[in-house]
Amino acid sequence: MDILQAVNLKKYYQSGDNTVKAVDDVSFSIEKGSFTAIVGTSGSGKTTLLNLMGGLDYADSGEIIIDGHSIMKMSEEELTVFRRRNIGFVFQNYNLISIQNVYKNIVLPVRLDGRKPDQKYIEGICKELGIGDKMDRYPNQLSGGQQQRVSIARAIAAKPAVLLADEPTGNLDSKTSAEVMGLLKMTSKEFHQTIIMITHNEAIAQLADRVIHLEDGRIMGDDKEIHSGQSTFGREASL
Ligand SMILES: Nc1ncnc2c1ncn2[C@@H]1O[C@H](COP(=O)(O)OP(=O)(O)OP(=O)(O)O)[C@@H](O)[C@H]1O
Repeated sequence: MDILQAVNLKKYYQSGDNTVKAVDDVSFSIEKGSFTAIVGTSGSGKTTLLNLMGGLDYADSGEIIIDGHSIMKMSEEELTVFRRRNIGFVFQNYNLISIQNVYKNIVLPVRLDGRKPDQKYIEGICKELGIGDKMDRYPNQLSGGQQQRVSIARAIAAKPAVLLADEPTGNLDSKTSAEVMGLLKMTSKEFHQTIIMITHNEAIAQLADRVIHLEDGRIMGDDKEIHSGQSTFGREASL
């Protein structure tokens, strides 16, 4: 089942006399529970595409359909609520709240939505992510890798339809990057969490189940299920 579809997406920017085709007629479908990397060099359109998929920006034309809902037709208010309920974000710099402990950081999006945190589920994901004993710590008492684990837990605690990760290993060394990639992969398998990650790092991208190559705002390649069954940890040397 497809959880997200991009249909003929276009986003152009005007820069003086030039038109920059940041996203240029892009279409793809993402299967529920899959782990996809979108890889491309700087300026290839990754961030623009992520912002469109996450409902952070509107396309010039085309559609994004998430769990059957066409988000480009929503008003800003509708989109804010939809985003909170359906989309989780993981960023390169973690974006944790420094004056709140790990537990409060993790449950914040659920609480902001006026929902009660699912304690059992949250305990389960924190245990799997190896931060079960860190709930009372503050972000500055954790390593970068641990902070990224907390931000993954926060993103999936709200059980979003789609988790969007923006260069999630960008601030981490290669060993910790491989661990975080392993955890993202585990999260997609164990919790059937759909993950779409953008990265400029080809070796990191190859650890996902599917790799979409972006160049000048267009899809230039799409490798599905290339590494099924292969251990992610064994590949860290090449990162
Ligand atoms: N607000 C904007 N105004 C004008 N041009 C923009 C704007 N945002 C992005 N662009 C241009 O659109 C193209 C795609 O940018 P985008 O940030 O999506 O690429 P990217 O692949 O994420 O790059 P990076 O890896 O460096 O973050 C680039 O040529 C960029 O200069």
